[in-house]
Formats: sequence, C-alpha cells, structure tokens
Amino acid sequence: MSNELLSPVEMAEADRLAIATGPFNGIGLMRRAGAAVAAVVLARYPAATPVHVLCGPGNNGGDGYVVARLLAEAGVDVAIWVSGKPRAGSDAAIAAAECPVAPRPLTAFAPDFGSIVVDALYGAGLSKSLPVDATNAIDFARSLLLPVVAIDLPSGVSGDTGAVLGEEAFRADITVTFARKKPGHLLLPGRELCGEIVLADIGIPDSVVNDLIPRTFENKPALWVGNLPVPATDAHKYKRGHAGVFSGGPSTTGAARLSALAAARAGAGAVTVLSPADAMQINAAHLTAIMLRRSDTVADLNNFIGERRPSAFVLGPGFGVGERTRDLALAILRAGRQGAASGIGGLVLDADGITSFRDEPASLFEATREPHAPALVMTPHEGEFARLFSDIAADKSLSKLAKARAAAQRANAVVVYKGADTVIVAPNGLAAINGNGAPWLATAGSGDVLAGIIAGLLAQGMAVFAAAAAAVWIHAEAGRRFGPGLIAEDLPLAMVPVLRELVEAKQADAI
Ligand SMILES: NC(=O)C1=CN([C@@H]2O[C@H](COP(=O)(O)OP(=O)(O)OC[C@H]3O[C@@H](n4cnc5c(N)ncnc54)[C@H](OP(=O)(O)O)[C@@H]3O)[C@@H](O)[C@H]2O)[C@@H](O)CC1
Ligand SMILES: Nc1ncnc2c1ncn2[C@@H]1O[C@H](COP(=O)(O)OP(=O)(O)O)[C@@H](O)[C@H]1O
Ligand SMILES: [K+]
Repeated sequence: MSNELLSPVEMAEADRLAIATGPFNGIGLMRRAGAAVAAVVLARYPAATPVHVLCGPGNNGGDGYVVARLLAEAGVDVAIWVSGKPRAGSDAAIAAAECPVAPRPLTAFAPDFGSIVVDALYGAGLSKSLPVDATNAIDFARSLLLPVVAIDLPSGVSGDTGAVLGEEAFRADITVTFARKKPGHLLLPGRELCGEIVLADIGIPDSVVNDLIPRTFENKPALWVGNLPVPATDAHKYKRGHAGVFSGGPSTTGAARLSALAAARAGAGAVTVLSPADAMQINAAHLTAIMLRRSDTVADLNNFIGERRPSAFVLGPGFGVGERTRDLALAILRAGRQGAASGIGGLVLDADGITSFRDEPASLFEATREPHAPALVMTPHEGEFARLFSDIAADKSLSKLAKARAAAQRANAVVVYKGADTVIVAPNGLAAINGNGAPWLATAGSGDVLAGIIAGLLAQGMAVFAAAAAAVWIHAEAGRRFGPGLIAEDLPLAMVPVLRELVEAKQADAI
C-alpha cells in the first residue's frame, strides 16, 4: 500500500531511517528526488525556456540544485535564484557545489513570459511565514501566469495541515512529492495549491514506512475493500442486515427517504423508515422497496428493536432538534445494556441528531462508553462540528485532521468531518483523508445519502471505521463520475457502477 500519509516529522524520520538502511545516502536520495522532478519538467514542459529554479536554504533547495544541474545537462536554458545559502557540509551544499549554473539572488528574480518556475524554496521544513523575497517571487510568477512545478509542496503550504503559513503560497500546476504524500497534500487549501500531485519513488523502502506505524491514510479502496460486504451464496435479506432510518414530521420526510434508499443500495437487505404517525401517509406514498413502520416514542423504538432485530440506524436527517432526538439516540446506544450486545452494529448520527446534543454533549459521550454500546458514527459538516465541539473548532492551532482526532477521542465515536476534504477518524486516532470528491456533491441532501450509505454498510457488519471510510469514498466517487446536474436523488443509483467495480476488485483480490 502506498496510501499512508506521513507528517513532515515522520517523513524526516523515514528519510533518516532510509539513509541508515541504505542503499542510498542523503545526497543519493536528493539526487533521485531532483531527477524525478527534472523528468516531470522535461516531459510536461519540453518547450519552456528558460526554466527558473528558485532554491531555498534547506534540502528542498538542495533538490532544486539537482534539478537545475540535470536540466542544464539536458540542454535546457536554466536560471537559479536563491534565498539563503545551504548550510556548509549539508547535502544541499553538495548539490549546490555540483550544479554548474551560476546562482543569482532571489531579490533580483525577473522572469519572462514563456518561462516556467520550479519552486524549490521550502518544502516539508517550512516552519513560519515566507520571507519577503519569496512572496515577491510568488507575485511576479503569478502576474505573468507562469506554470509552476513545486518540489514536495508549494512553498508557503504546511505539510502537516495544508494551511498557508502566512499570507502567501505558490499555486502550483504540478507538485512532485517523494515516497509518500503528506496530510497537507490532501487538506484544503493545500490540495488546491498543489495542482496535480506526482508521487515519485526515490528509494525509501516500504519497510521503513511500515516501521513508523502510520496512523493516517489517503482514503482509497485498498484501505477497506477487503472488508466490503459481499452477500454469501446462502444469503437472505435479513442476513444482509436491516437498517432503520428515522423520518422527520410531515414536512421534512425526504431526507430520511434519501438515507433509506442509500442504505438499501449500499447492500442492507432490508430498510425500514421509522415514521411519526402524522407522517405515515406521506412516507407511504413515496416508498416501495423500503418498509415503513410507525414510531413516535422510545417505547416504539424498543419494540422495533425487539421484534425486527435491526443492525444499524440513521438518526438526524430532517428529524428536528430536541429532547426526543436525544432520547432516541441514547436509547439506541443503551440497547445493549441488558447484558449481551444488541446486534446493532452502529448508529449514524447526522444533522439534527448532532445538533440536538449541542447543550448536553456529555450525555452522548458517556453513552458511547457504556458496555455493549453500539458504535457511534457522527457525520458533521463544519457548522455541526462547531456546535458539538466548539472549543476544538475554535482552536486555530489545529488542522482539520487534528480537530477530527480530538473530537473522535472525546466522543468515543468515528467522526466523519465532512467537506471538500472529508476526514474520517476512529476514536483510537486512525484517520483517513478523502481526496476523490467533487464540488458537484455540494447539493442539498447529499449528506443524507452519505449517512445512509454508512448505515447500509454497518448493517451488513462491516467494521465501523472501514464502513465510514468506504461510504465517504463511494459517495464521492459516485458524485464525481456523475458530474454536472447531480442532485441527491441521483446518488443512490450512481453508486451502482462504483459498487460493482469494488466488488469485482475484492473478488479478483481473493482469487
Ligand atoms: N524527506 C525525504 O525523504 C527527502 C526530502 N528531500 C527534500 O528535503 C525537503 C525538506 O528539507 P528540510 O528539512 O531541509 O526543509 P526545507 O523545506 O528545505 O526548509 C528548511 C530550511 O528553510 C528554513 N526555513 C523554514 N521556513 C522558513 C521561512 N519561512 N523563512 C526562512 N527560512 C525558513 C530553515 O531554517 P530554520 O528556520 O529552521 O532556521 C531551513 O534552513 C523536502 O521538502 C524535500 O524537498 C529530498 O532531498 C530527498 C529525500
Ligand atoms: N466542494 C465539495 N467537494 C467535495 N465534496 C463536497 C463538497 N461540498 C460538499 N461535499 C460533500 O457533500 C456532502 C454534503 O453534506 P451536507 O453538508 O450534510 O449536506 P446536506 O445536509 O444538504 O445533505 C458531504 O458528504 C460533503 O463532504
Ligand atoms: K517547494
């Protein structure tokens, strides 16, 4: 697997361990890194002249000197502009000494139309906002609309958080990074500023990465496809799991039906919409394969659990905020209290379900810690996240990933912190950052569908973190492929080809 994400600190450690293990020493890795970048420049911009390589004082600059040397050797017209000298004896100093191109100060940077920029100013080691010579260079390149190839990260972007450290950062067309991506390549605004990301193998062995026991991954099928439920030959509908979805009142029933349909498409063998009495008629008029049952009170819910053995729930979409919502959520989480587990694989708490606990989050977080409590998955967007975790949301020192981690630990829940860079985190800190979405998904009801997919997978017994991560990827993939014109109603059907490919991939893997 190469979808581990390494923080800049972990990457530096991987670098150190790789050098200790061999076969490449520090300058050897740097030469390979520079060669990977030079190859991208030559392949993508064969006519660019000159190529301006901007070199900083650290190893990122060192990579830049290697690029400049290789391009010059290939006959390309190259200029080097430097900000700070490499430390004497460093790998970067060796690379600079090997480079035949005469360096000029970055303060004198003066590119022309038709040239391209290789940004080798700062990479994983960036620790503060950019100096003024760098921000002036960024402005200059931007004013001429010059293509930018960034080495490792666009200068100004934090590899840890994806944030711009200061006022400005390069906006790259291509970013060439090494060995593994960093969280900053996937979290916004970093992802956007990277442009296309090329991951180059520079000879850091997988075993070195494994030894670091990474806890953060890019959300890709390899992470969970082995766990994707596929019905057994002797399956019947209840063996494939039964999801219950709570409907709101007569004027807000659509969200639950979207969730219910998505749960069914995700493979739950049976799905029941649990409807208040006054919304039964409207729900009945719109449901076919999905079952319908009246449920107003906690007693109604407990009867449903006792009689129909549901294996997952969705509570929140269109449901309304208040005490009844809290009571139902807590009743599900306590359904296993009587001794053995209830058979409920999980509760997906979305939208109003999350907001309902705004003033008393502790009751929810305590319930998740009770013996035999079903797993809780929360799917907040930014606004809902801030309602339930206001202190974490307000902490500007934390990345989206760190915020989701803190929330998951506090709530003892899997947290799916939604957005264009959705982060999925388990209570133990295991995390995935999603990167396959598209803005077409920003449409009303899209989140309701996501909640339903998670519940559909949970209902079939999929492991909780895997189910949440898989659902986010499948939802995003369906939306991305559908593209313009997408509305939430389209998503359940748009998932079908995505599911087919995943099931086929799983079966091929098993052969
Ligand atoms: N890991 C790997 O596998 C491999 C990594 N490689 C490459 O190494 C890169 C990481 O190198 P790196 O650690 O030397 O950090 P880098 O980004 O050059 O910056 C540090 C320098 O900049 C300085 N500095 C920082 N911020 C500043 C600011 N705002 N304004 C001014 N100065 C600032 C800082 O000085 P300090 O502030 O600490 O005094 C220090 O001098 C990585 O991105 C990749 O390209 C490859 O060679 C091959 C294998
Ligand atoms: N720009 C975007 N790129 C990718 N995915 C997005 C984008 N905007 C929203 N989404 C996804 O769409 C869904 C929207 O959910 P939510 O905000 O709860 O909407 P709703 O409440 O209308 O259903 C989430 O899964 C989110 O990650
Ligand atoms: K850079």
